[in-house]
Amino acid sequence: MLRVGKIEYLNTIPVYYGFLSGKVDSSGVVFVEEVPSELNKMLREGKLDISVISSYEYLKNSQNYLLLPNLSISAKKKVISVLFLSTVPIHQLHRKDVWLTRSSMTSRELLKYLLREVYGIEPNYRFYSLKEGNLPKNPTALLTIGDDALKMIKTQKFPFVYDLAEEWFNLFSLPFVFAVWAVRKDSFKEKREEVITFYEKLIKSKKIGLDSYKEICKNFSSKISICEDLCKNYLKQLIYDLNIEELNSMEKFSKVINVVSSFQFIPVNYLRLKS
Ligand SMILES: C=C(O[C@@H]1C=C(C(=O)O)C=C[C@H]1O)C(=O)O
Repeated sequence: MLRVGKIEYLNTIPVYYGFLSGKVDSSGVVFVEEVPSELNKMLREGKLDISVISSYEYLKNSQNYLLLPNLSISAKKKVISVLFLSTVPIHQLHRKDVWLTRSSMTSRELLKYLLREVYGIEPNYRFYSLKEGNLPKNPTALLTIGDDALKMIKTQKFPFVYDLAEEWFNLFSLPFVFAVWAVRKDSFKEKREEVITFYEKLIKSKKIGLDSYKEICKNFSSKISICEDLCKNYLKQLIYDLNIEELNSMEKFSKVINVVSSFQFIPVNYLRLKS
């Protein structure tokens, strides 16, 4: 039995759509749906074998993980769903409260880097969780990700909207990698055949998902109260691959935030994938 993490946001549905639509067999797999920070913790603690995790979690603890090839959640220029929202221009936020979502790890670190190094400000960071309901009523500024961000765009409460993938692109002309898929090294050792079989099915599932945006948006956009057009435009600009540009970008990110890490993939010779 393999325990596999799935982010509870729309952004992960294309990759899992083969399984979700019943076109790819999911027997022997238990899917666990959570916010990214919770999945990071569960994979780190061995409560999951495989998961989509924050790229920051991978960089921080890469000695424990192998990357699943050609899978990520990345975006070039705009990502739409990782937003820094503010009621005042950024330079006025020095020593002011900035609320960070507990659901994220990567975007939190990216925002801190941008505010410190690019905008030269040090706010007071506070943490909120929408599930725990501890975000103040009228925050001056906040970081939001995933479906929460897609819902918040519509409230128009924040005149200053910064898309973090765009901020990154403006600096380095690279896509930004928010999440990757990883397997624990000990799970790979113990359950190699199961892991390889699941990986191959996951790639099939993603192929089906990438061809099904219309259907996905028809079925899922109303669940988060966005229109089908926004859903389609959103999914279309996400990158689900992990190619050289994305890897270069991850390396750049690890350098600028001072995390030393090695990129290790499931060994390719174990894969039986037909292209
Ligand atoms: C693009 C996104 O990327 C996400 C951001 C993450 C993070 O900040 O740690 C982790 C996983 C992704 O869901 C998003 O959630 O909108």
